[in-house]
Parts: sequence; C-alpha cells; structure tokens
Amino acid sequence: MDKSWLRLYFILGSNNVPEDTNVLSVLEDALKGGITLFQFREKGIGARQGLEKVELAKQMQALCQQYNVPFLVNDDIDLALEIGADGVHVGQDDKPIEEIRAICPKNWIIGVSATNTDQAVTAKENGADYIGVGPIYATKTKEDAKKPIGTEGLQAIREAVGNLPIVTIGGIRLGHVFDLIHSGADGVSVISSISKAENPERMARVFSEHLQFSVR
Ligand SMILES: Cc1ncc(COP(=O)(O)OP(=O)(O)O)c(N)n1
Ligand SMILES: Cc1ncsc1CCOP(=O)(O)O
Ligand SMILES: [Mg+2]
Repeated sequence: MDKSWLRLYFILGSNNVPEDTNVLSVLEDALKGGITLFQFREKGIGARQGLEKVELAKQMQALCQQYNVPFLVNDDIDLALEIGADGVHVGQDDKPIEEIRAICPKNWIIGVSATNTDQAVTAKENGADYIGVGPIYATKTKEDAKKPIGTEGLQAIREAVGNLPIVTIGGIRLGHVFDLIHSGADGVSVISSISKAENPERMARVFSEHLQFSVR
C-alpha cells in the first residue's frame, strides 16, 4: 500500500459526533480538510445495525470516492465485501488476517492493531499492510482501550518491525504530531480530535499542515 495514505487517517461512526450534528457532514468537512484515509467504525452505544448500518456505510463510501480517499471498514468483513470497500481494519480479537486474505480481493488493504512488539511482529509476519499502534495516549472514545503505551512503546514497535507502515492511535491531539512522527509513526489516526472539533474541516487542515512540517 501507499504509506502516504496513513498520514491523516480519520475514523468515524455515528456516535462519535456531538448531538444534533450530522455525521455525514463531519466526514465531508474532514475530507475537504485533507484526510488521506478513512475507516468506518460503527460500534458502541447507539450504533446503527443491519440495513441502517449498510446504508450509512454506503453513503460514507460515496463521499470518500468523491474525494479519492480509500475507504476501510472496521471489524465487519462481510460488510466490507458486500459494499466493495478498499479494505478492513481488524484488532487482536477480530478475524485473523490469514482468513481474511483467503476471501478478500487481492488489492485489499488490511490493517491490524498492535499494542506491543509481539503483536506487531506477528502482524507483519502474517502480511498486514500496516499496523495501528496504540493507544499511545489516554482516550475516552474506546471504552475497552488498553493502557496507553506512550511514545516509548511506539519506538520499541518501530524498532521491532523495520519499515512496516505504522499509524498511531489513541488520544492524539495536534500537539502530539511532531513527537509521534519522530518516534517512528508514518501517520496519525484520530477520531474525537476531528469529529468533535468546533470546525472539523479546519482541524483536519491544521493536522495536515502539522504533519507536513513533521517529516522524519
Ligand atoms: C488504525 C486503527 N488502529 C487501531 C484500531 C483499534 O482496533 P481494535 O483493537 O480492533 O478495536 P476497535 O476499533 O475494533 O474497537 C483501529 N480501529 N484503527
Ligand atoms: C479505536 C481506538 N483504538 C485504540 S484507541 C481508539 C480510540 C481513538 O479515538 P480518539 O482519537 O478519540 O482518542
Ligand atoms: Mg476491532
């Protein structure tokens, strides 16, 4: 995969936006602001299910296609196959990568979560296109998030996996970007920093600018 897609990776579901805010307009704002990859993550309290989930996924996919941004699905391989997504992101408790490769299109992007060096090395050996490393910092967005690993944890994982593409996740704010890139990240993935920003488009644009000035 093209590593530069990981630079500003936005993740969103319908329960990640403030009340009375349209989730599709938040995604469109983020696309206008310059996000480079998108993950549809519809889970947790109040998440849409069944046909409503499929419908939302299709609407988000159409927006991403309009802006030429690859569209990945979190966890739900069947949904990703059904709508022709560009790939999936799976965690340690989700479907194993070998089983996904056996049934998915050849060019699918498959990302795997890693919280420690063992998980990261195993994901690399199993053919992950990238790893999502974190949580780096504390987050309120994911209830069952593991303990934050900090930039030290990230550095150890970078050393263990060589040049495997790494995107960081968990509690990431603008002020963290420089440290993360200099600790080995190829990019940052964020939910609330953009989805709950007063102006998601401007926030995405400023993240993008910070990333440009943080080249390793
Ligand atoms: C880019 C990225 N990295 C990590 C995760 C977390 O995946 P997982 O551990 O499976 O947890 P859920 O997101 O499924 O709750 C991610 N989604 N994206
Ligand atoms: C999905 C996920 N996986 C590890 S932390 C996290 C939540 C990230 O959300 P935020 O960017 O709002 O901290
Ligand atoms: Mg998962």
